[in-house]
Amino acid sequence: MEGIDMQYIRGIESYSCGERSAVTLGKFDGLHRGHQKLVERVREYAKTEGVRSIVCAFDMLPLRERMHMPGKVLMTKEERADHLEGKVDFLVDCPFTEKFSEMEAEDFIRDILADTFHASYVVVGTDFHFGHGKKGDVRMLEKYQEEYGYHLEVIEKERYGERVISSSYIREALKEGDMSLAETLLGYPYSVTGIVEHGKQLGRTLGFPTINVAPPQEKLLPPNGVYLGQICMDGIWYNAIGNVGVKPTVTDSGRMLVESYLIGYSGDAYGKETKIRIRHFCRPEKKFADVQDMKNQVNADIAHAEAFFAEKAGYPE
Ligand SMILES: Cc1cc2nc3c(=O)[nH]c(=O)nc-3n(C[C@H](O)[C@H](O)[C@H](O)COP(=O)(O)O)c2cc1C
Ligand SMILES: Nc1ncnc2c1ncn2[C@@H]1O[C@H](COP(=O)(O)OP(=O)(O)OP(=O)(O)O)[C@@H](O)[C@H]1O
Repeated sequence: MEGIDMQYIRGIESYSCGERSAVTLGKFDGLHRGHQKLVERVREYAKTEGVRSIVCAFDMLPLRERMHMPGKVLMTKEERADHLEGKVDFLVDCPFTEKFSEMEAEDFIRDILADTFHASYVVVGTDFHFGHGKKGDVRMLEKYQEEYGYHLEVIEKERYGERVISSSYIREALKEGDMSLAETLLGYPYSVTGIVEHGKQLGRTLGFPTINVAPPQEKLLPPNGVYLGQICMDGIWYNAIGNVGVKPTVTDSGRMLVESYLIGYSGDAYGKETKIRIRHFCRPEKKFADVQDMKNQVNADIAHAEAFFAEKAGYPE
């Protein structure tokens, strides 16, 4: 972990640091390669100008709940905090409440950027919008620079080929099961974090012990299916093959689990927190006619994974 001890703050009203800052703002779902450019700039300002670095992340969940549009996220709040730990001074998590959504853009600049964050530097992408009715934009931010004593830096949108990188683009890639594209756009492998729980322990009797992890309810997952990836257990990364889905052959509970077979692992994982990188789609999840059919297929899946990883020694660091 890098040097800075990041403070996580829930709600802008709880922010009370009186020092000058460099701040970047947005939803930051996924902290993709475009977002990372902005974070890098506030880090640089912090280093060269001696100000505090702030990522202010709008949490859209309250809005989605109000509109009865639940939706899923690329990144939980904990994952976002994890990614930024050691990198910035403050992660301010800002729930998009009704009151907040009604705030006029000019008031946001005065009350939040100037009076709360004491911003000396504001870093946003070209299409950043804010304030009631999304009336605030980079032109407005530019206009108020002198009055409120900050310098605005507008970052060109990072692209992949012809297309601008965005959280929506990554959601599309995930929905297609295109893990390699999602990884390219994010700049890191798509992952799920959770606690290892007890399964039916059938895997062990079938000859392939597995670990079961329930993904966070709000986390967006790729289509149900079998994926190659890696799992971090006790600080060590293991190559793995796993099923994202509901195991229709053995249960009709409909409960989503990420169930994985770790190559070369034989410890007791129950109750441990683990991180699972989902990196390559192999096949869709299937309801087999019986458990023996499924066992044959899973054994073939595992053989495929072992051959794949043996060929790509060290894949993918
Ligand atoms: C690589 C792999 C692929 C799997 N594919 C499927 C599948 O296509 N359909 C299915 O119903 N279950 C699938 N499973 C889940 C099995 O049903 C499960 O491993 C077995 O029932 C043991 O479950 P337990 O951990 O609850 O004992 C797969 C598991 C693994 C590790
Ligand atoms: N590709 C990019 N390159 C540089 N900056 C970006 C890029 N995408 C977003 N930003 C900037 O990062 C901040 C946060 O963006 P935000 O997460 O709100 O949008 P997004 O990634 O485009 O997601 P969505 O698809 O949900 O709109 C904003 O200032 C935005 O302009």
